[in-house]
Amino acid sequence: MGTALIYDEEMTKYKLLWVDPACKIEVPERLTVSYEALVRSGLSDRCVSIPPREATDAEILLAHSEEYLEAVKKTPYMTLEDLKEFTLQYGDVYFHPNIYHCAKLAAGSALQLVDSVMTGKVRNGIALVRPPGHHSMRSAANGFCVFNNVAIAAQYAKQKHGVKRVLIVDWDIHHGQGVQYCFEDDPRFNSSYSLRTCSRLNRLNILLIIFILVFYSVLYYSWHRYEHQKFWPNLRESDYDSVGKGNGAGFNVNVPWNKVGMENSDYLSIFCHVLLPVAYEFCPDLVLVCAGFDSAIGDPEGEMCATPDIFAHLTHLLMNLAGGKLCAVLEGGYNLTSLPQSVCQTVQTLLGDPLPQPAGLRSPCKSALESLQCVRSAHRRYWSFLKHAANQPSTDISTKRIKLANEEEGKTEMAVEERAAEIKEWPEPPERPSPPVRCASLLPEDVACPDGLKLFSSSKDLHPLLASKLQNGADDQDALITVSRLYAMIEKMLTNEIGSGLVLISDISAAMMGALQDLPSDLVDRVLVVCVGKEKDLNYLTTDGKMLFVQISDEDKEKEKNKYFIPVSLKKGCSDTAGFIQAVLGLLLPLAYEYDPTLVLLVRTPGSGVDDSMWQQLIGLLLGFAKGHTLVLMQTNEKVHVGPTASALLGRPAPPLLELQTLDQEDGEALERLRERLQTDWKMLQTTSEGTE
Ligand SMILES: COCC(O)(O)CCCCCNCCCN
Ligand SMILES: [Zn+2]
Repeated sequence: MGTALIYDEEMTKYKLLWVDPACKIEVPERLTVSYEALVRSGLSDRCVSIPPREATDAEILLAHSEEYLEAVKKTPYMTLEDLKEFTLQYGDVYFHPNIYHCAKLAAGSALQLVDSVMTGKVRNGIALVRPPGHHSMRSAANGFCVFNNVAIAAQYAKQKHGVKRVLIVDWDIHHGQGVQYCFEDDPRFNSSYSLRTCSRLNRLNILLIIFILVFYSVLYYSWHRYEHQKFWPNLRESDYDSVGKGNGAGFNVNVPWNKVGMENSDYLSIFCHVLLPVAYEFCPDLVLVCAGFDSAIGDPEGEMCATPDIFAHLTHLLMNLAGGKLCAVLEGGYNLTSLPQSVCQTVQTLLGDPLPQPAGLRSPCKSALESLQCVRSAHRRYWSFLKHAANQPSTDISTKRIKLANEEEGKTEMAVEERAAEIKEWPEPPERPSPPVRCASLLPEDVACPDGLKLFSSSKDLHPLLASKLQNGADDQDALITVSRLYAMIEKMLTNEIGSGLVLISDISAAMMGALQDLPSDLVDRVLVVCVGKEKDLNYLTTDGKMLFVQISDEDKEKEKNKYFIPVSLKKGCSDTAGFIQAVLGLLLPLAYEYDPTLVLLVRTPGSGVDDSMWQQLIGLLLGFAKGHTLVLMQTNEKVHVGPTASALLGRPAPPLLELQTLDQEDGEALERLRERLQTDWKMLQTTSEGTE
């Protein structure tokens, strides 16, 4: 299934007709440079082009009042003076004779995208639209926005396609207060709130009973430049303690950035420790992205330092939710270099291309950790994955908000031009070539090669690196042959002739022993080994950093831990999806980002008990590392799992995890202790600002 691209140059045909410093950055070129970059890079040809349409009145009224719509309808016939007059009643927005038409096209584009994804015409897609939407409110235009494209799309998805749970991820650098207001008391069904506290299993029973009533909800997640309420739109309700109202409590997640200059590490750390745990527990049927790229480096509004390739990772991390149903709708983005670069990175990921290695991650900054800690503690009571989050930081940042806001009254904001002068340089995003063979397999003769995989034919003779072993009379021959073929496959991965690999072997321990035993350093320099299930002898572990070994099983290895050997034990083992996903999101992902492996070796030992959808989620997430070079090792007697494994390795989205129980108390505490112990060595595991300089 493909990726939809919705764009029409009609939406470039309105602009600011008078002088207004606050609005001058919102220019038609934003759309043209983005679309032209997609054309130039060949990405637009790989997408399914879907035409926009005008949203109807009824659709606009899903999120706006009649009187507001009637007022906007009059703008095409206004004189310049009337348009100026009309604009004055709103904030930081401008009208134009053609903006009503464009606003209907922008909202209609989002609806076309939802239809294309929900009917299975495409897997995912992006709509490049103007005017943007996330600031517009029920009866007011605001922040360059006229109709709330994404809010309308969420309501539309629920009403027309019966979608129950919509996740809205807003990575624009401004708070989409319009979206928050629209859904903050959602779900509107009164006992949905209590449903969340009991375990999902009996939740299913209760749901069956009330299934006639529409249980639906929208979870709105937004990060935004805030600077303790000093930054536009300067709203008290943009802070982390706005968690939603009444039954909507927990369904509104605000992450304030109280400093500028946030980097890739800050963004990824928030995704791993806040958004993803909540998103996986929420288990959405559809993901809508308020894709604003003013959160990228170079943007005069955001003044952040995250590079365009980060949007490849942010997009990827959302693509295994909701069975891959993801609709991205353009919001902001004002630097005409980083905007198109970021759009291309996003589209290339939606198309399934390999991800770039996350460049130079380091510790999240103190301010980001403060925000992280505040958000997690504010939502601790609503989400079982955040239950073990620490308390508010001692330096409660809300007091800063009040003090600075008072100081701010006098000060005027620097003009956007002045700020733009401080923009940094950044490298072109790296090429992301697709390997000729997406996934290769080494299977025993009696196992059929799954469609889409290519049988790996390696030369029969021994890999030169192993020839030495042969001389000193190594043990059984065929183990050596197997390892030799593994090395050959690994070499083809590192030259990008092969993307990922699937290998079935009779004895997994022997193969691991052979393959990992003093893995030749000139073959690969950083291997992330993820072992699902128990593995008896691990004496090939190294402590020199060449290998990071993370094991998830039901074994409790109190002793052998060190920086590069991280055993995670779950009482009920890998069959406990809640514990498993918590270990993956809160531990494995941050570790993998910081370690930045050149190869991922995923080993499934017999009897691990991991279920196929969880296994596919894990593979999907791991493909985000090492440019997609993940090698899966499984035992031949588990060949029944070859199909789902191959599907995930080919980049097909994993089915949603439905039966997430609540996280086991003891496991949760053990994971938290492990994370606290490791965070001195691994900075991406930090979730509090305590102890940082
Ligand atoms: C959905 O619109 C995309 C956006 O969030 O980027 C809009 C930002 C409006 C920024 C308005 N700056 C006013 C500065 C001084 N008063
Ligand atoms: Zn913005």
